Amino acid sequence: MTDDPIVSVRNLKKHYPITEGILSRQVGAAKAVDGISFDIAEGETLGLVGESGCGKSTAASSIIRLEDPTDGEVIFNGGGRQGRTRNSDGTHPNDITKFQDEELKAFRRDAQMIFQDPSSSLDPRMTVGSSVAEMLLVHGMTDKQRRREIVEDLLERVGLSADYYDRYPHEFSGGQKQRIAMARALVLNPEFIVADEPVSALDVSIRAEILSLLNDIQEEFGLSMLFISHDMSVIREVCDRVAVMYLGEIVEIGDTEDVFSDPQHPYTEALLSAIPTPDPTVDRKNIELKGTVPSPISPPSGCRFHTRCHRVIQSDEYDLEQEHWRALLTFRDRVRGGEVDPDSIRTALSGEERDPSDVTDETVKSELRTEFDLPERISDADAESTLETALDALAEGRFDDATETLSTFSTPCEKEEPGETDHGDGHLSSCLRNQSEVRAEPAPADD
Ligand SMILES: Nc1ncnc2c1ncn2[C@@H]1O[C@H](COP(=O)(O)OP(=O)(O)OP(=O)(O)O)[C@@H](O)[C@H]1O
Repeated sequence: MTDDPIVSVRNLKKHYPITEGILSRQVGAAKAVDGISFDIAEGETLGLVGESGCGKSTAASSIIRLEDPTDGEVIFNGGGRQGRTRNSDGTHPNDITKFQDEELKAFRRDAQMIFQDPSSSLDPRMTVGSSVAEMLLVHGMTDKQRRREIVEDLLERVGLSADYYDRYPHEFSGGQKQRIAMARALVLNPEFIVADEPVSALDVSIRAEILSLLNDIQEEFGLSMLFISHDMSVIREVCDRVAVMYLGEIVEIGDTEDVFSDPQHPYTEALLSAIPTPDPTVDRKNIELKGTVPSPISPPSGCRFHTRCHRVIQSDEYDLEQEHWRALLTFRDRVRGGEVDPDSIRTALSGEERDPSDVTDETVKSELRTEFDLPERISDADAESTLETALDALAEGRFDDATETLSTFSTPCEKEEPGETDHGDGHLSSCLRNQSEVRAEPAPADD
């Protein structure tokens, strides 16, 4: 027995090639998972949370080898593999990304997955008992009666009845099907389970029951679990630790209580602010995450979250309200992307009776300020003057001039990739703001 984590993920990447033309020439890659690392200790549940499209499911299927990762290691120390050390060439004998044949088959017994849609793991033409028992048969249990006994027992342990053995999936509700899928995942007595959004397809009224069953089962079977969800409140119910994922990367990881009570990354803060609080006296500001996760084909430079971050760092030259700084950068990016069209504003404002050219430049500029949450006057005189120059250029149709003028607004967050800051007890975050705070406040002397 050693203290090795049951799973160690190191710099895991999964890039999907983007191809073009009849020869399928590769023109780029979707970096769905782009260098994630974490450990899961024995008996622990680690949550992986983030918005749709941030790479959670790709991470799950790469970790369990449903897909072959592009790079990185997944070291699995379960199934009697504890205590093994690296080979002389630096590879690890427990790296599942290199497993073949027998080793892979053994891993497929030791690690199981529970999916969002329970129907996906149940064959509609097979009785649910046979579906679960099939796993035992595939892994060599030829005694039919023994298989039936094991499955009947398991159906009861997941809160169903042994009598359900001979029924078909269509006879069950979504929650019951998820219980059957859990029995199927547990029947080979695995050590590690990956649960990918196991309750998000279920009716809200039964989610709590299934989560509590997962908790009970985890304890009873001594399981380690990777639990994937986009919902912070679900993560809090189930997970000991949580890793927050954004655009293929982990931006914060730590004990669930630490991350919830003292989030260090603005993205985590935004996700937490969306949880409804039952206590009306708690005044928590809802941080609106505008826009969707950018494409993993061309992620933003520097910190990938900077295009949506409410705390994006201001350039030293300016001193203005943070929300106006955010608005200025969003405006800059939209103008740069050719997404701002003063002519359509003129047409919309002129209505059917008036000629669009009658709409004055001042009206167009004011409308643009409203659309982009920019105030009538920005408190910083230099920033205001730059913005006004850019608005003038836009209203006159000089797009290149506007783009160039606005490019004087820049943030360190788009230039520098944030490194990791250690907040103690395994609580880590990757945000430049935290790094500069650490730099600015030297640790107290040890005396
Ligand atoms: N086979 C593929 N080819 C190209 N891109 C892909 C492929 N599979 C996933 N992606 C892209 O990788 C990114 C991550 O997808 P993934 O499904 O892992 O995210 P997710 O966080 O699990 O989201 P969801 O909760 O919606 O499933 C997305 O931008 C997705 O479009």
